[in-house]
Amino acid sequence: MKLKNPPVNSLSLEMLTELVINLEKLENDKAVRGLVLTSEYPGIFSAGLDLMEMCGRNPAHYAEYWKALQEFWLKLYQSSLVVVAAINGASPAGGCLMSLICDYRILADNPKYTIGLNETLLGIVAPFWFKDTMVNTIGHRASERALQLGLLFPPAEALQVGLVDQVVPEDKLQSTALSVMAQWLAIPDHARQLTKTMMRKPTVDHLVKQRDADIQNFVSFVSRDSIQKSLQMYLQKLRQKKS
Ligand SMILES: CC/C=C\CCC/C=C/C(=O)SCCNC(=O)CCNC(=O)[C@H](O)C(C)(C)COP(=O)(O)OP(=O)(O)OC[C@H]1O[C@@H](n2cnc3c(N)ncnc32)[C@H](O)[C@@H]1OP(=O)(O)O
Repeated sequence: MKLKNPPVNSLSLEMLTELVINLEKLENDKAVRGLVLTSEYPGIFSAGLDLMEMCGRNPAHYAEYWKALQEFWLKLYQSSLVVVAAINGASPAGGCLMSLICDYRILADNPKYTIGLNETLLGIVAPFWFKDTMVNTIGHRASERALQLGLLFPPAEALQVGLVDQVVPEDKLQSTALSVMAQWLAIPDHARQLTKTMMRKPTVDHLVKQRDADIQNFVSFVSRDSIQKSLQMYLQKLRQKKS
């Protein structure tokens, strides 16, 4: 599956909805057992959540957007398919989250392709289920440091901390993803799927139990004037970077 939402594959409401629909279609197709997630645009895997969905909108929109994000996370994290992320570009914040909920992550070796949960750099906070997903991958201490500092790791560091499973030359990314897929598909589906469910259930339950409260928390947080100002300033900085 190629992510395709120009210019930076930000996770807009429309994009999240489409991703969930496509995942459902693939899961219902008995001929499909695995999925390689990559970007149509080498250089950018995903810029994360679409900042335009979080700026200057009304509370009902924020609630709808957050619910769609939760839906996407729940769908991909619990997918019965083998999901391999072939990360062919920068992968900040929500882009990193999307990679973390796959079963295996391969990052192309390019110093510009940084990955991490950098929310604090925007003056916002990664929600508990982003944090849980990261802790499950790299452990508590490394997550605490990475989350507080909003670290974006270049490939060698991402590999060292365990944020990705492999770093390969850019021209080997797709072939490596296919051989990793073959290795995972050699395991009987039912045994692998039950094991995945067992490993992920506590994290899933944590969010499921608090879905409504989490939406309310997001809506009130993002509606604050101070948060709106921080997000606007961050967007402005992104725009000024060009000039
Ligand atoms: C209680 C809980 C509360 C809140 C929790 C919220 C959790 C949030 C999670 C997130 O994911 S927030 C998003 C974080 N994302 C980022 O910090 C990435 C920002 N973008 C970049 O760093 C770069 O754009 C890039 C992805 C590295 C690509 O760089 P490049 O130089 O190729 O492109 P450029 O920066 O010129 O961007 C092109 C164009 O796209 C706009 N843009 C970029 N990122 C986003 C985004 N996330 N959402 C919306 N729009 C984005 C950028 O402004 C440019 O627009 P322009 O052409 O109109 O200037």
